Amino acid sequence: MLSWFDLQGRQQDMQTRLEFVDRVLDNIIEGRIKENSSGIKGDVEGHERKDFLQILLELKDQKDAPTSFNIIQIKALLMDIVVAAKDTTSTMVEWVMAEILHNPDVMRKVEDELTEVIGMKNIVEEYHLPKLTYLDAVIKETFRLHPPLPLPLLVQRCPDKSCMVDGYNIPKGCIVYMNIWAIHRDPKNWTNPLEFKPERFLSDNWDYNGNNLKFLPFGAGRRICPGIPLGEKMLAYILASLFHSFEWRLPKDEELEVSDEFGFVTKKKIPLIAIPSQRLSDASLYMG
Ligand code: HEM
Repeated sequence: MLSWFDLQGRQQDMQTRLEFVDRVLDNIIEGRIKENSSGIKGDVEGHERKDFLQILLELKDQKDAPTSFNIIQIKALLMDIVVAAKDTTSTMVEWVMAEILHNPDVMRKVEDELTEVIGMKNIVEEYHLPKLTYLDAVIKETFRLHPPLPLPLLVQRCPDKSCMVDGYNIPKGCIVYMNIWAIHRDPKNWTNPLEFKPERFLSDNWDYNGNNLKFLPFGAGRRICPGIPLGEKMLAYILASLFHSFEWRLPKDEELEVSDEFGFVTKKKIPLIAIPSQRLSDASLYMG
């Protein structure tokens, strides 16, 4: 009953933030509509623009499109992407860096692979990424121990008929939460589950498609994360670039700890502080 009075100011706070986000999105959308109607179709370099917003706006105006959108729905979709993509990816970059800094052997192997595949006279390009198999295993092992969406918040299901799973009756219509964090640390699924051991992902063709129910960082089934290809590429590209172009160390006398803090996205309890230094001798590789 007291919630109506909003004693802690949560609703007011949420309303203010929502209005702020709404204004940001309005500005972006209105700006793009103006550019489109004044004939500016490309980016600053004159390339045709085909980003997510442009495609949604074109669909909105298409008369015979199979689905129709209005501006409110476009704003909701943009918001969805920002919420689903931003914190998950940036949190993972921090976790992978933390685990690499925490495991000097792993750091050496990651650097050796980068030197071999990319060379010390080049920076990372997208075509190098499929060859970085050890870095890929490091990212997967980090996903196993620190899935950014580990708990029920997103990965929940509601069966449309009653069924039995592993001796449990799951009634129709109930909400089933998947505890991915626990699945990823279950000794029945993994040998020495608390050990950070990327090598376990070097065999058996592990992927993120949710077919192997021991490893579900992006969920599974038809509501699986649609951002897997983008998330996977962004992570590999950002991390490869960070570790190829820079050497990283912890501040003097700092002990690294890797405990997590529960939230919408599971972040490091103590944010990582790491100090970079130039790794490639050719300084021109660091210019724009
Ligand atoms: C490290 C990166 C990411 C992780 C760990 C992650 C994880 C997840 C998980 C666990 C779900 C729930 C899946 C399920 O219920 O089975 C989800 C849903 C979703 N993700 Fe991601 N995600 C990431 C990046 C992205 C990116 C880059 C985008 C978009 C560009 C994105 C867009 C979405 C959307 C729209 C949904 C809701 C799908 C639906 O309900 O049908 N995610 N994500």
